[in-house]
Amino acid sequence: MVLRLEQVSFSWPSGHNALWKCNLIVPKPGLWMLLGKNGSGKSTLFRVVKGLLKHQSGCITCTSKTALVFQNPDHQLLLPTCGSDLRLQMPAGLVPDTYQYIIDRTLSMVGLEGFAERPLYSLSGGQKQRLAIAGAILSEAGLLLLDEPSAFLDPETQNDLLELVSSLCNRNKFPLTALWITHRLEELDACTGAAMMEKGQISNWIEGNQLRMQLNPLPFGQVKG
Ligand SMILES: Nc1ncnc2c1ncn2[C@@H]1O[C@H](COP(=O)(O)OP(=O)(O)OP(=O)(O)O)[C@@H](O)[C@H]1O
Repeated sequence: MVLRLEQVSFSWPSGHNALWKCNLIVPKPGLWMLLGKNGSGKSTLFRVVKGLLKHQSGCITCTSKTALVFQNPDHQLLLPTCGSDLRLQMPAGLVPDTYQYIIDRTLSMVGLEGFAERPLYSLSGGQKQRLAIAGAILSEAGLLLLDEPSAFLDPETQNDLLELVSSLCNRNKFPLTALWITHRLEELDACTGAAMMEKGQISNWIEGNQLRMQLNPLPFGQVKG
């Protein structure tokens, strides 16, 4: 088990319940997708899991370090170059001689080989998202909370990002766990499991293509081509 929420509730000072007796179990590494209407509580859930907001009741158990990846990478990349930004994410206690090797290795893991000296302003949106994911990996997070990471990307770059995260979550050695919020039904085909969020609560996991069919059934008489 990677993450468990039991009866977790969070309300804003206005009294609005963004999470209400919310239950969730992420049983194992993989790419898990969450869908839900605007305002259903998805981003609040991530902030509560990450510990940025304190829930008022219920219990959260998480066996991994967590990292948030925002919709807009400009909200989390801070330093002038890829290498210096990653240096910020490094856990304490590493031998300084190994910094460059670790940075280069992590950049190549996300398809940014040789980018250590590249200025952030020169990166495309997709490359920035890869760098944000590299930062999460480098910080030794095992659970990535991705809040609509592909929202600003073109279809091809969106697909590349999905493939990257899927491969990190399905690799044999140290597979990651990703919780990925999306509004794009076509992304569901890549996931390990999918669930709907509604009014601060989350449904059980089902297969991605099953949820896709539920949300976008084919018109009567039409077959999938
Ligand atoms: N800082 C805040 N102060 C008060 N209420 C908030 C705040 N942030 C979010 N909310 C409210 O909490 C509820 C859940 O919002 P949240 O952003 O978690 O939804 P969401 O499912 O992520 O929506 P979206 O798909 O639009 O990102 C909404 O009613 C929202 O108005």
